Amino acid sequence: MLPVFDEQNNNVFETLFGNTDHCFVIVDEKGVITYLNQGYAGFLDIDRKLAVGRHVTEIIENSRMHIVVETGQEEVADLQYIRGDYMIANRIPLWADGRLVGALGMVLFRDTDEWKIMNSNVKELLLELESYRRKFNQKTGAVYSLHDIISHSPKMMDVKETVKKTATGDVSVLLRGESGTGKELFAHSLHNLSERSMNTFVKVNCAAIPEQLFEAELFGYVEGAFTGAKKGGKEGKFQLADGGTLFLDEIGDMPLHAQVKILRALQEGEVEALGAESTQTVNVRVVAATNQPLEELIKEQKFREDLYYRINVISIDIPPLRERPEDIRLLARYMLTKADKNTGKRIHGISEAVFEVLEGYMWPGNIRELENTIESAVQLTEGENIEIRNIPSHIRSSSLVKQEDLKGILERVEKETIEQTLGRTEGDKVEAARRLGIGKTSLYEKAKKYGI
Ligand SMILES: Nc1ncnc2c1ncn2[C@@H]1O[C@H](COP(=O)(O)OP(=O)(O)OP(=O)(O)O)[C@@H](O)[C@H]1O
Repeated sequence: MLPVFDEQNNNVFETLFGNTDHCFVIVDEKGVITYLNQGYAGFLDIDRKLAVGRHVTEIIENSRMHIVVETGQEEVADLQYIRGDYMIANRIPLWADGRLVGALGMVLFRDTDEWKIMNSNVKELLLELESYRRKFNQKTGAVYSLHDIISHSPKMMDVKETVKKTATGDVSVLLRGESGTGKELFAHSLHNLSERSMNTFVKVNCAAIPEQLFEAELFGYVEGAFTGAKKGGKEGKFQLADGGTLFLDEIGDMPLHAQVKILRALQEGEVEALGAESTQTVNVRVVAATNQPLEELIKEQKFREDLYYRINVISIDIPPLRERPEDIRLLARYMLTKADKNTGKRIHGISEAVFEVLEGYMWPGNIRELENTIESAVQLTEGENIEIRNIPSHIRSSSLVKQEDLKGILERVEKETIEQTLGRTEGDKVEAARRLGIGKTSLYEKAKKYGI
């Protein structure tokens, strides 16, 4: 007998598994039981002395332990029907000196009630955790993390990896990508993965602030700084983001005079509120985003080169949706579930024809446009699935549907036209061919092909 199953080892197994309600069994390389703990014997309602030395299939209903000793493949959390219910078991092959000598089986949950309880406990905990996470994130301002960025494209996986690598540390990051590609989601993720995640994430949409208000928005002002200034003054975005992250969205739209001030604030770590007599020290990390080519703006003298180098320490390019068509189905399904939740409707699926049209479209508005398309389709759909008629006509007409579909469309139109013409000529094929401008033989061939 191999040493693993000798008397001495069985004593060790007994010390390990003897005094527990959990179920353990060990079989040798032929699937014969060498050890079964009392917990398992109690569950099976048998005398364990009688089990040892018997083939596992004679003792444990639907066991696969004898298969594991043949395949050497571990089976984790496998469902096994036993005693009128499903239990969940792990089966682990045992190796000695490179040889498969047996297997260890353990029951994780003895019946569905046990794992349902466990499952609902876990679910409840996860929901609670999620609600805390949301509340916390809403407080800090960064709601999204990398797992909210839905994608299985290799290009996006690379982007996610870069974000993970650059999140820690204080270097400035410039997110580049077309509108709607998810730059803001990545900015949130960078913050949430950084050491600054306990502090605030403050977004500044540079395109939305009127030029004359820029400084007041970014650096704040003191009471009486200008006519119309609020009583008590106002904190600027820089001060609000102290210790956290300042997200400068659409940075290409920032006016030049504000660029000078921002650069100073970043270089010196100091800001001066409008009307203030002294400066304040701030510690912010800047994440900027743009959908404009900043290099061109520099040439046109609309963007300062020194600021460009200051914010562009690490540059991350987010690919447009048309460069990752493999994401379209995944995102469309995700957006459908989201839209169902928001609207309270229960649209189950998206027809294959719709998927093909979506995949053939260029998506200039990227994921935002896809999201809007699915949302409006959900509103319009009356059946269970989103159909082609629920998709806006400009998307249908500019989608480059696949070649076979085009062929199919042409054939359908050809068949319908021949049928209609034959209807008008009361079945006279010669006359129909003449009206259609094709030869008689060609018409006969087509009629045969379409079964007319
Ligand atoms: N990979 C993704 N998974 C899920 N939702 C996404 C993804 N990418 C973008 N979205 C969604 O698409 C919309 C646009 O994303 P976001 O605002 O981050 O884009 P953006 O690049 O910052 O756009 P803009 O340049 O116009 O500000 C949002 O509703 C966002 O939740």
